[in-house]
Amino acid sequence: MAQYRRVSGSVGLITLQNPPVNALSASVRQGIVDSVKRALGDQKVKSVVICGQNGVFCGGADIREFGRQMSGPPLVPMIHDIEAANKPVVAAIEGSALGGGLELALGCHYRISHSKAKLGLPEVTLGLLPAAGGTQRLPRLIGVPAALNLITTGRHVTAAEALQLGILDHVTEHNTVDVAVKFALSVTGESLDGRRISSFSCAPLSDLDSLFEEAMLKVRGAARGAIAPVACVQAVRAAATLPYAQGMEREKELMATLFHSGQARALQYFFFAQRAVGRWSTPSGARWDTSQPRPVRKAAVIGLGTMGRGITVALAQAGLSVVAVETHAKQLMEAKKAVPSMLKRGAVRGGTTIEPDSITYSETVQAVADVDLVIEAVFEDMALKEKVFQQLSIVCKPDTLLCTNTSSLDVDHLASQTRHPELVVGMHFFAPAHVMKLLEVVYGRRSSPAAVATAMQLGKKMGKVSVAVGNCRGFAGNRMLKRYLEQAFFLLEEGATPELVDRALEEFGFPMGVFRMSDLSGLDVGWRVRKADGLADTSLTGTSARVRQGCRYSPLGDLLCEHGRFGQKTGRGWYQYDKPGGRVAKSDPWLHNFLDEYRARHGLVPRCIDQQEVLERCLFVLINEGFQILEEGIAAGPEDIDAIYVFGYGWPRHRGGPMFYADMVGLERVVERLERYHQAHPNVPYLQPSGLLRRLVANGSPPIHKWRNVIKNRNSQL
Ligand SMILES: CC/C=C\CC(=O)SCCNC(=O)CCNC(=O)[C@H](O)C(C)(C)COP(=O)(O)OP(=O)(O)OC[C@H]1O[C@@H](n2cnc3c(N)ncnc32)[C@H](O)[C@@H]1OP(=O)(O)O
Repeated sequence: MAQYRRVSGSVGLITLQNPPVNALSASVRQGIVDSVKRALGDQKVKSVVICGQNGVFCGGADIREFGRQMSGPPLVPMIHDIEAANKPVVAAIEGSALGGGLELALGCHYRISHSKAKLGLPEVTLGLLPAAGGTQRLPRLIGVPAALNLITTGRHVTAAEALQLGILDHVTEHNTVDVAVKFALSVTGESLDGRRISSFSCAPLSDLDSLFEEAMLKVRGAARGAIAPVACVQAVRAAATLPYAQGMEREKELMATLFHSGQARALQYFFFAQRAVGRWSTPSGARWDTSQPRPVRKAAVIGLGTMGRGITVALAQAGLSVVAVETHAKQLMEAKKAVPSMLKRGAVRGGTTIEPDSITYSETVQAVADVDLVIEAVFEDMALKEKVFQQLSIVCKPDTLLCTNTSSLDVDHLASQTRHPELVVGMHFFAPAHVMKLLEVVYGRRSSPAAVATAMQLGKKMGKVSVAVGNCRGFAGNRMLKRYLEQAFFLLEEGATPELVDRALEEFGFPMGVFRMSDLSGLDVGWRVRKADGLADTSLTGTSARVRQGCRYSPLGDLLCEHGRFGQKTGRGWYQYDKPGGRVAKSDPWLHNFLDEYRARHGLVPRCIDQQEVLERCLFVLINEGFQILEEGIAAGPEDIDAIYVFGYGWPRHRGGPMFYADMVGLERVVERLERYHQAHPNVPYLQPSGLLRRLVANGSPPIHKWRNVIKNRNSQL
């Protein structure tokens, strides 16, 4: 709703009231319409101020209303009536003015903002466009190039930038509503002719066609297959080329194509999923709202390889004091050069400053004696990690949290090496650790709720999306990835090429297909793990070469590594590169011959494989593992898995994440296809649909937000 009162004698003050972000729900819109009518009809009122309750102007349309039958007054005429008013209307912006909130402000005649406010049109991130006149008013106000940038990226700008762009008329450090009321009094009676943005023309540009062509290329490259950014460009083009009324028609038409699209559903689901992962819980009953995180002011990182350096930078950027430990002198020296320049680059990118003294370096573990939390990031070797945890347990304060950055090793086993296993958790960062958003917080059998809460909170402070997961081989993300990679290898054995598999996945929306990604991250990484697990044995011949522990196995990755083909770093992998470290993947005839010979050696007759099979085999098997993870309680809900895949593995956000995708495709279909593939490949047991997946289908395939009930019922029967 909206509250209306008269202040300072002649100012009608309208306050949006819908905590926490004053979203424009039906009742808020009705409240605004009624209040504006009242203010305009009251002869004592000479000007109007619109503000939001509790220091937030407005977070935009109420996203929860989108999936339902819309009711209440629509936004477009509401904003039109405000702009057409014959009394000055001033927006007093505090906190956020986003989406419909900014569009409402653009309908006002003046915009005054607090210096700490953020403004933006993030609709594109929800699969929509700013269809309450935003695509038509913003370019008229700030010019086409700047508006294109804001609308197609959805980025939030500071009040200072908004002032510079011309979105705001004034920025204040004081009480924004008071300043706006005084301002409203000062403009009483002034002509509003030059204040109605819809009457402006866009500033002329010399080469509109190339500007829009470039913008289109950029948005298509940034999010493969996403339709909303394309529609945003088209809508802004309408602002640049058509009169306002026709532009508004075009905006409406384009919005109609997006509003009920699967992509909009996926992105809106993902908006809430991101927030749901913060409300973590564990099977032992620990929860986000009953667990108290401990304060962490000083942290340490052990091991300054690529991951350790990134984690050090991320901790320092979060404002912590960091002790960075590396026992190899050469590596320590390199890190001492690399970390400050990474920090400098980050500061330039983020427009921030960093305290250069916040990091101290040491060659000995003894230096961590007084820290609150340690993150171990040494080489992925259990014996080495055991030793580090034993040492830390002796050196650190008894209440120091000990975290491991292992990507797959047993957190419980590491905890058992310490005097306080309840203070041990996994903090699994993704490379580069100071850039990638995802953090898997891995709780062990004995991790205390406070330890989990502390790691989750620290992740948030570092700007990460932290997802709590249970302890198992590969945790959630890498465990699912393993299945996906194996299917990709099997497809090569059966007749596919890396190019075909990658094309299918990239057209689906991944920034890189599985083979290009594997070349980038290095084939030797997985090889080392497989060797440690006793899998990578290329001396085996005949049928046993392609079987491990009774299941189908492909040694293709191992064989490539034996040829010294580690990917980009060696200039050869699944593709060839112009030099070691080269970035541009080119098809490699050597690889194709190698695959032909391999198939011939193993009596494999290549067949024609289409993109649909690639997607079904690679993605459905990954999804199936996701269901298994949910069934085992390793992840608490589908949102956790979806956040992990979008933020850590390049799953296209406009497809919502693997579990949402399964819901969209239809669970019955996923079961049917998995069963079919399992029949064709009976020696691949994880092609069998998981018990949870089957149970969901048996329960009538409820929508994704109801899956937790089915999971809960199952767990309560255990
Ligand atoms: C005709 C079409 C016209 C217009 C279209 C639109 O306006 S679409 C909406 C555009 N607006 C946005 O995308 C803004 C979304 N919100 C945010 O970015 C952040 O919430 C915000 C406003 C910056 C505040 O961030 P903060 O970190 O303080 O809070 P949090 O994100 O955790 O949100 C608090 C709870 O509010 C819920 N929520 C936020 N925005 C909306 C919204 N627009 N509609 C509905 N609900 C919203 C959010 O889910 C949180 O709820 P919770 O239950 O606590 O998880």
